Amino acid sequence: MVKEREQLESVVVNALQMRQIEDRIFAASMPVAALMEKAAILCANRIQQLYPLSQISRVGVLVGPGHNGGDALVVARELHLQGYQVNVYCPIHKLKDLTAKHAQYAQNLGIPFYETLEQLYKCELFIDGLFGFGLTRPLTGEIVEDIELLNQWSQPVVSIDIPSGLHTDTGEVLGVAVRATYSLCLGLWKWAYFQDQALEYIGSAERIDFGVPAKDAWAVLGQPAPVQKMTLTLAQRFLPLPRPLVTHKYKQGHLLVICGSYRYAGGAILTGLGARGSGVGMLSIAAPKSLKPMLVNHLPEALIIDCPETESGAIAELPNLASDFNNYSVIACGPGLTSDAKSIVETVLQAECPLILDADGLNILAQLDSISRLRKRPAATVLTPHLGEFKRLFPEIDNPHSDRIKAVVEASRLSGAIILFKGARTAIAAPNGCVWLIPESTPALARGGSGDVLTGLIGGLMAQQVTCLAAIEKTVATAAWWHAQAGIVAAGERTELGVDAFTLSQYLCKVF
Ligand SMILES: NC(=O)C1=CN([C@@H]2O[C@H](COP(=O)(O)OP(=O)(O)OC[C@H]3O[C@@H](n4cnc5c(N)ncnc54)[C@H](O)[C@@H]3O)[C@@H](O)[C@H]2O)[C@H](O)CC1
Ligand SMILES: [K+]
Repeated sequence: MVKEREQLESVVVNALQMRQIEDRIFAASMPVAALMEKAAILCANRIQQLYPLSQISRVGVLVGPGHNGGDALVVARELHLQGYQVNVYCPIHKLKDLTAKHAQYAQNLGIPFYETLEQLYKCELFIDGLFGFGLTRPLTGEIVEDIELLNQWSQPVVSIDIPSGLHTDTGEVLGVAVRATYSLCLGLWKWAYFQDQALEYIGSAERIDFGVPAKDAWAVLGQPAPVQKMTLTLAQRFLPLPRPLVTHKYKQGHLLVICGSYRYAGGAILTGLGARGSGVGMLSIAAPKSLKPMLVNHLPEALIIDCPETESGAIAELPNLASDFNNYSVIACGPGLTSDAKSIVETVLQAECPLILDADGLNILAQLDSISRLRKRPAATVLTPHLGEFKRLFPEIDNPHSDRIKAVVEASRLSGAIILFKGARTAIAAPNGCVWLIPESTPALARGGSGDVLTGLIGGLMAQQVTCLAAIEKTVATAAWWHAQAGIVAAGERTELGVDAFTLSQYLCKVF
């Protein structure tokens, strides 16, 4: 049971799936009111921990017409009984039956209901129970003005299940949305919590585990769930640890990194440092000849393969040592190549080992009819685009930022590649339909070179686990989680301004 509860922490669902799971619970005779009571009491307890009566006495509760409003009324009742001064604002008068019952009881307890939100301006805390996962169409009319007013005020807001106005799946703002301080996600994590466009509304995200039976989740989603969030426990499980007692460097993977140019010399160092952080057994770096002394200086453990250069200082061709791809477990190619290394990317696409393409590797691929090239790859491919690169690679996918999870799934399905779609909430999809979401990150990583570190880290981790190809997406997600955590730890010690890419690489070893 403990294990199942832990598994449910990583499950991420859309609104339809949540409703189907809920329907199974109700069909098995759990009373709707009892489930609401369970969820909302846990919310009330958490709200009291966050905002104890010793600090806050007057609480405004915003109640919508559906069961999100019902949850809010249970919270209102509990806070009232604990001694808070509760004021309710319920802008829509036609309520679902259960919600209406709770409203009646709250009124009978003597909790005051007000006709306008302005009347609640003295409240020191607001509970947002206007809409939950039942919201599908844009908000209009008075409620828009109410939410705009609430957002202008400076008091903290706790949203129940999701900030009202956000689409549960895409995180899109449906007209207007509450800007929450905390969002308490009920039961299972919802997609919106991992969509970049929703983040500024969600505030701090917490899941209220009211005990969804695992069997109902698996019945709806299948097991393992197709969309999961990476956790520390999972990342630890997917790391190549412990190492066998008897091993040697080539058994711990051999990564070939193909990167750098005269213009972008540092990209090669940073990719190498990311690979170093992964613990990979052997690291070879193919780079333009003129970079060799510098690379040896920074990465003395790496084998530097110096390549002939074009006039512009890009790699002109791969010498035998780098073009015999059979020597390597994995290849990572792209950082700092410039667009002049087109033939290198064309060659590397034919390699019969797993390949990671990043940065210029992706830009060159985008000029080569990406999808058909990727479909012809003889081994697994991992692409690591940010939004701009994603749009160039997959022009057929409209507005990928409007639903990043759907977009990454579609890109992976089209190309047969594992796609890591970089963002504030990086999403990774594999052609088998598995999706991994990285739950936390830091804007400190929005800095030149941090992607190069990630490419090296992914490559180095993959090289150590190349025997379990079925699980590449797990390894990629572990690398992305690790990279984000290194950024978080570094920013914690040095502020968000103190995490240059070199520093980031030095924090990788502080995460686990
Ligand atoms: N996760 C769980 O298992 C539990 C969830 N609970 C809570 O229930 C809500 C979902 O409740 P539901 O009644 O289905 O939907 P909402 O409360 O989100 O609101 C729907 C309500 O609003 C009307 N509506 C929809 N769009 C609009 C609009 N644009 N303008 C005006 N009105 C609109 C619609 O007609 C409905 O009447 C979930 O989020 C949880 O908070 C349970 O309480 C516990 C278990
Ligand atoms: K809400």
